Amino acid sequence: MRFAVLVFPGSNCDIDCYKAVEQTVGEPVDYVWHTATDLSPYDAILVPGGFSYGDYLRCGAISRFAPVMNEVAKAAEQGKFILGICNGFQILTEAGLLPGALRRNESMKFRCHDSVLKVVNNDTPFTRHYEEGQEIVIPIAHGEGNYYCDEETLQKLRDNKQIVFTYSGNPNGSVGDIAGICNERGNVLGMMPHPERAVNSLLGSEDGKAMFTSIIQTWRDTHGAASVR
Ligand SMILES: NC(=O)CC[C@H](N)C(=O)O
Repeated sequence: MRFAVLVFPGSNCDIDCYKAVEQTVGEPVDYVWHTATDLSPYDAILVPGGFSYGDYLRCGAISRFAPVMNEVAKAAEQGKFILGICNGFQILTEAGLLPGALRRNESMKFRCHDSVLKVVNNDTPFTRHYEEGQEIVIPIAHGEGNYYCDEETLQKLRDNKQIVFTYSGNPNGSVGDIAGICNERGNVLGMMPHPERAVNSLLGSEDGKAMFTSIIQTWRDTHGAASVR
C-alpha cells in the first residue's frame, strides 16, 4: 500500500503526516506537490493541515483549485482513502468532497490544545481500530474549526452515520459538537483535530495511531495481505 501526503504552498503538517505513516505503519509514503496530475500510484491520500495560500479568502478556498484536487476527486470516486486533517478538512469541504463548511471559531481565537473526542462511528476504514463510544485525546490547532451545515444536511449526516468524531467539550462552536465527518460511502474523512500529532506517548498521546493502522488494515483485508498488529 502506498500513501501520498499532498503539499500546498503553506502546508505545515505535511512532515508530521509523513512521519506518522512512516513510524506507525511503516508503509511507503511520498510527498506530492499540489501541481501533480497523477495520483494513480497511491491507495491513500492525506491532505494535511496548515495555512495553504495563507488562508486568503477562506481557509482552503484557493487550494481547492490546485491541479491535484481533480485527481483527489477521481481517487475518491475510485474508492481510495482520502483523509483531510484540519486545513485538509477545510480543503475537502471547499472542493465539495464533504458537505458543510468551517467557519471562524466562536471565540474568534486560534485554539491550540488537547481535545477529547468521542468515536461516534467506528465502522469506517479510518476508525475500525477504535471502540464505538471510545474517548480519545487528540490535539487541535485551528482558527476556523467551527463546523457548520444546515439542519437538513445535519439530519442526513446523522441518518447516514457520517458523523465520525464529536468533541467532549466543544472548543469552537461546531454544530452538533462535530469534530470529523465522512462522505456517504465512508472513504473520504475530514476532521479538525490532528491524529498525526498523537502517534507516540512522547507527544502526549498515541490515540491517533489507530487511524493509520485502521486504514492499512482495511486495505490489507481487501487486498489479501497480512493483518496489522
Ligand atoms: N492547523 C491547521 O491546519 C490550521 C487550519 C487553518 N489555517 C485554521 O486556522 O483554521
